[in-house]
Amino acid sequence: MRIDVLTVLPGLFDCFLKEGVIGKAISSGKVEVKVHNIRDFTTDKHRVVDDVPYGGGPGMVLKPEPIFRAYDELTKEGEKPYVLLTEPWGEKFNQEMAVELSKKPRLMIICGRYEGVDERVKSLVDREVSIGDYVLTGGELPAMVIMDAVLRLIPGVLGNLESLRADSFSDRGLLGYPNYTRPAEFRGMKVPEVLLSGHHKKIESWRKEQSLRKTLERRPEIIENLKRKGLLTKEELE
Ligand SMILES: Nc1cc(-c2ccc3cc[nH]c3c2)n[nH]1
Repeated sequence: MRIDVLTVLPGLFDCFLKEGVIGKAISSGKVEVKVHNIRDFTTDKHRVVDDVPYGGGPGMVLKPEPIFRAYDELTKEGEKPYVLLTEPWGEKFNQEMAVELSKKPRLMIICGRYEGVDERVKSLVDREVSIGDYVLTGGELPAMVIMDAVLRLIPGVLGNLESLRADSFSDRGLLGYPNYTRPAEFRGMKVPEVLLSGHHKKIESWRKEQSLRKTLERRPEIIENLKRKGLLTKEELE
């Protein structure tokens, strides 16, 4: 997968693209992420990317020209990207969307700043995406959240062990099961016996039951949604 990011603050992505699972996936060539400074697509001496809003009002708006120039330049060759715009009021990002986006060969993520992008930029956009009902100072952190959730789903990115994990839980949006590691008892708190039993079938069913129970308690709407879609097995429904 290739992702192109358009932003006026490219430096925000430096650590994100170097460290951890994502950093390894990029350095190993499993995925390609290119961050582009919108300012590099201006044509004036002062490299202006924003301007005052028509009709008045506070703040500045990202101009359409530099963004369109970047889009035209970056889509001259290769597959057309599926274009995302991060917005506070976009479609809510979730695991289902992450799975869908992970199947696209190429993505482009446009990051807003200031009061947002000129409305005409949205003619380039396939999906306006929100990571939650709160307003940030820009679209870069949402872009990193989306990239993190999407890129970890690309085959080979999580490595062999992790990819065998029961991701069918998180891929269905179920909450995770409790995790423990040594010591078996810590400050009087013991690890559940089943996890020490070495009985893999029992451990698997305990984990599934814990995940379903936690989801039912904290996010019952996820269970209802899976039921409606027929994505819960008979035994999971019991
Ligand atoms: N989910 C979410 C997205 C945003 C966001 C996205 C773009 C801009 C541009 C200026 N402020 C922004 C905030 N906040 N919260």
